[in-house]
Amino acid sequence: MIRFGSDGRRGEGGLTSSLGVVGADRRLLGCHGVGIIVPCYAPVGETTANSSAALVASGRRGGCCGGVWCRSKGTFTDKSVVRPRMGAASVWGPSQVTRSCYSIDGGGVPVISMTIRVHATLNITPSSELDLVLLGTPKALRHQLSRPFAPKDVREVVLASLLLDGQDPLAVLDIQANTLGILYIVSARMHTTGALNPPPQRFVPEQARFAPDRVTLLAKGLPLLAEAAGSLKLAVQSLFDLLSRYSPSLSHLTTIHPIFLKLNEVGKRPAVPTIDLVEISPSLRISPRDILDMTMSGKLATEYSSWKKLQQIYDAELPRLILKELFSQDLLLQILQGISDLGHPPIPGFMFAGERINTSEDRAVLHVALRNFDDFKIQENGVEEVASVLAHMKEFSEAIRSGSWKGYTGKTINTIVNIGIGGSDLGPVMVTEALKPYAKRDLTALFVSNIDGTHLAETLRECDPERTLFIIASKTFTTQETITNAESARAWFLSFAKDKAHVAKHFVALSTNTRAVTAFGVDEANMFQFWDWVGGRYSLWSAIGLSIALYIGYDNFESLLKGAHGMDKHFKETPLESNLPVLLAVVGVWYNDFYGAQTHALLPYDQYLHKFADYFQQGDMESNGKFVTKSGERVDYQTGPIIWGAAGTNGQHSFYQLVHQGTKLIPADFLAPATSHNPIADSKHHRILLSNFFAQPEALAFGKTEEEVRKELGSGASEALVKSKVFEGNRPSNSIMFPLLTPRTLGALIALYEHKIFTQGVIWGINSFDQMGVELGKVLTKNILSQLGKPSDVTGHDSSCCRPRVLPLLSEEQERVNLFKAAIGVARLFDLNSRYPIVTTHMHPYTSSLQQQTRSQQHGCRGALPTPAFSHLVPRLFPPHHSSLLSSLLAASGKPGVA
Ligand SMILES: O=P(O)(O)OC[C@H]1O[C@@H](O)[C@H](O)[C@@H](O)[C@@H]1O
Repeated sequence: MIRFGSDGRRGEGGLTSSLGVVGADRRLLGCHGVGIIVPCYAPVGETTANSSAALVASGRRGGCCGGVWCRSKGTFTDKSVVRPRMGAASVWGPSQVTRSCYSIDGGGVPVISMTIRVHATLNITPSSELDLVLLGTPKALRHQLSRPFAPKDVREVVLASLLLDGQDPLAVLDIQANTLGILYIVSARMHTTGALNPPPQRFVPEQARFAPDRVTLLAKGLPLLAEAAGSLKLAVQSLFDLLSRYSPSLSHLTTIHPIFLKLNEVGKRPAVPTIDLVEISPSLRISPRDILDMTMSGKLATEYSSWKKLQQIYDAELPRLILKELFSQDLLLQILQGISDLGHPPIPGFMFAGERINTSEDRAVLHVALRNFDDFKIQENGVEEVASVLAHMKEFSEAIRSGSWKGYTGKTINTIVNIGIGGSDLGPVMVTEALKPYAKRDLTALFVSNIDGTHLAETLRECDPERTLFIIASKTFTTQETITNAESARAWFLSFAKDKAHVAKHFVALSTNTRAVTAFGVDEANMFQFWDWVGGRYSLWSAIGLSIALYIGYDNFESLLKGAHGMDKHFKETPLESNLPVLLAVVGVWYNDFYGAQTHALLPYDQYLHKFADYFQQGDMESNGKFVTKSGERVDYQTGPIIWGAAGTNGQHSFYQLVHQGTKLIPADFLAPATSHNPIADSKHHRILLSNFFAQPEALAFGKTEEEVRKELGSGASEALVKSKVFEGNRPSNSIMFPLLTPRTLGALIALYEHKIFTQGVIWGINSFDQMGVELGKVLTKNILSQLGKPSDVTGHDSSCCRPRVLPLLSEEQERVNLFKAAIGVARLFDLNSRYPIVTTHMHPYTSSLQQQTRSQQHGCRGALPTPAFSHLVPRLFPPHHSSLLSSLLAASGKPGVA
C-alpha cells in the first residue's frame, strides 16, 4: 500500500494539510482495498494546526476500501468527516486521523507519508482544476461542482468525498457523471483478492483498467501542494510512490512529464520509477538438468516444451494481442515460464562459476571478474592478477594526469591516441564520449581504428609528437589494422623524436600477448595485461579501459566498474521475474522470434550516449549473430537482431518515419537521463528533449486511429490523406530512465545489455563468446593484398563476389597505376550475368593521372589523385542494359587488357 498522508506533526504557524492515496495492494494490505486517489487541501486562511484525513467508506465487509480525504479542522466538523464503517477500520475524527495515518485499517500497513504545510498565502488560480477544491466550504464546493466549468475529475473527486453517511460510493455515484470515481473504485476492487464484485449494472468492468491513467490529477496536485509549502522536494517521494503504485503507462507519463521533470530538478532521485517491473508472483521452478542443457549443450530452443508453449500462445492469441496489454494479461509471466528451463538459480550461475561457456574456444567468460569487488569467488588463472593491473592503471593514469609523466622533451602529455579496433576501440570511444563531463578537459582523447590511412593521418594532424601518448590496444596484438596503424604511428613519432629509446615514453600496450608487444618495441613495464577469458567486446573493464581511466580519472573509472558490478549482482541474485537483463532478453526474444522483428533500435535521448548503438552493434551482433548452436545444429529460428540507432531527436528527423508507419516491426529501447549535465537555458533543452523521449513511445504504442484523423481533418479531407495520417500503433518499446549519466550509471547500463545479450544467447543455445564469422574476411583480405602488387597474380576469385575495395593511398604514380591494374584484374572476373554483380554506373575508367586529376576536380575532390574507379563499386543488381556500358568502361580503361 502506498499512501501519502499527514504524518501527524502539528502545524507550525500554518496549516498542515495532507494528501492521501489509498491504494489496494494485495500483498501489503491483505484485505480489500480501493484505489481512490484524491488530493486534499486545506482552505486558505486557516491557521489551525491540524489537518485530518478521513477514510471514505466505500468498502465491503472485512476490509478497508476508500479514498482519503482531508479536511481541516475549523471547516469540517467531526461529523463532516466520513466514517469508515467496516470492521477493522476505526472511526476517524480529525485528530485521530492525523495520528492514525500510519495504520489506516488497523492492520499495520506501512505508509509513506508526507507533510505539507499550506500557507495562508497560497495563491489560487481559478484555472487550476485542483484549486477549485480549495474554494470554500462543502456547500460552496457542491455549488462549484454543479457549474459546468468545474472539471469532471474534480466534480467526481469532490462528490465522492462528500459521502458523509458511509454509503458505498458505487451505490451513489452516477456512471455517466462520475466515471472517474467509479473507475477508481472498480479498478481497485478488481485488483483486490476477495473483493466482492461491483454491481454489474453500474459500470463496465473493462473500463476499470483505465482508471489509473487518471492518476494525472493527483500527480498535478502534488507539486502544487509542495510548492505552496515552500519546498518542491516534498513532492518527489510522493510522486515516485504514486507512480510505483500505478505503473506509469506511457500516456500517463507523457501527460505528467513536465511535473516529473520539475521534480527531478529538485530531488536527488527521480520522481518516476525508472523501470517498470512487472509484478509476477509465482516462483519459477527449474530443473538443474535444464539449466545445464541450455547453458552448455546448445540444445535447439525449439526443442524445449516451453518454446512450443510460447508458439501456441502466439498462434492462439495473435489476432487479439495488443502489445501494450501483453504484460497486464500475465503474458510476460507465461513467456518467463517459457524460458524457465533456463533455471533458477538463474542463467548466470555458470558464467560466474567460471565454467568454460565459450565452448568453441574452451574458455571461461569472466568479464564480471574484472569488476568484482570481492563479492564473487571466482577461480580462474589470472583472476588474482586483476587487482594489480588495476593498481598499475591507477598509478599510470595519475602520473599522466598530474603531469609527472613527461615526454621525450620533458613536456607533459596533453593528447592520448588509442589505436585499436572492434572491442579494443568501441568501448573506450563510447565511454569517453559518454563520460565527457568527468573528463580532464585539457587532455584530448583521440581514437584510430580504421585501416584507411586517412584515419591515422587526420588524427596525427592534431597531435604534437612531444606531448602525445599512443596506446596500442589489441587483445591478440596481431590484428592487421591495429598493428599497421601502430607501426605507422611509431614511424611518424620517430620522424620527430629520432631516437628509438624515446618510444618508451610515448607508447604503451594493452594486450594478452606479451611476446608480440615486446617484439613491437614496447617495454614490458609499459604493458597492461589482461587474459583470454576477457572477450574483446567485453573488455572495456580491463586494461583496454586505460584510455577511459586517463580521460576521466581512475576514481571515475572505478565507479564505472562498480556500477557494472551492481548490475552483475542484480543479474546473479535476482529471480528471473524481476531480473532486468532477463526481462529485456525475454521481451527481445518474444519480438524477435515470434513477431519476426529483424532489428532492434537503441535510441538514447542523451547526446553523451551518441556512440551507444555503435558499441552494442558489436556487443550484440558479434555475440549473437550465429546460425549454429553450441552443439553444431543449424537453428530453425531467428537469433540475434540487427542493432542500430542514433541519439536524441536526430533520429526522429531521419528514420522514425519508418519506425512509426513502415511495414516492419522495430522494437526499440528509449534511454534517457532524468537530469542533464548541461541544464542550459533553465533546462529548456532538456525539457524539450525529454518531452520527445516520452512522446515517441506513446506514439508508437497508441498510434492515431482513422477516426481521430477524420475528426482532426474534417469532412473535406480526401481518403488518401486520411489513410496516410493513420498511425497503427501497437509498436513495442522499452523505456529506460536513469537519474543522471554518471560513471556508475553507465557501468550498470552497459552491464545490463551485456547480460541481456548473454541471456538471449543461452535461450537460443548459441555461443555468444566466439566470433568465427569475422575470420573468413580477414583471410581473404590477406590473400587479395598479396595480389594487389601484381596484376598477373590475380587468380582464384569467384566472379560474383569480387569486391576490390582495397585501393591505394600511395604517393608514387606508378604504384597507383599498378594497384589500379590489379584492381581491374580482379574486376575482370565479373560475370555480368551473375546474381551479384558489383558495379555502378558511376564507375570512371582510369585513363591518365592528368585526366583523373581533372575528373577529381570536377567531382569536388581536392588534392592528388582521388580514389580510383573501384572505390565506387557497390553491391547492386546489375540491370541488363548496363552490361554493354560496363564492357565499354572496362575496355576504355584499356591498360589492364580487360575483356
Ligand atoms: O583486440 P584485438 O585482438 O586487436 O581484436 C580486435 C577485434 O578484432 C576483431 O576481429 C574481432 O572480431 C573483435 O571481437 C575484436 O574486438
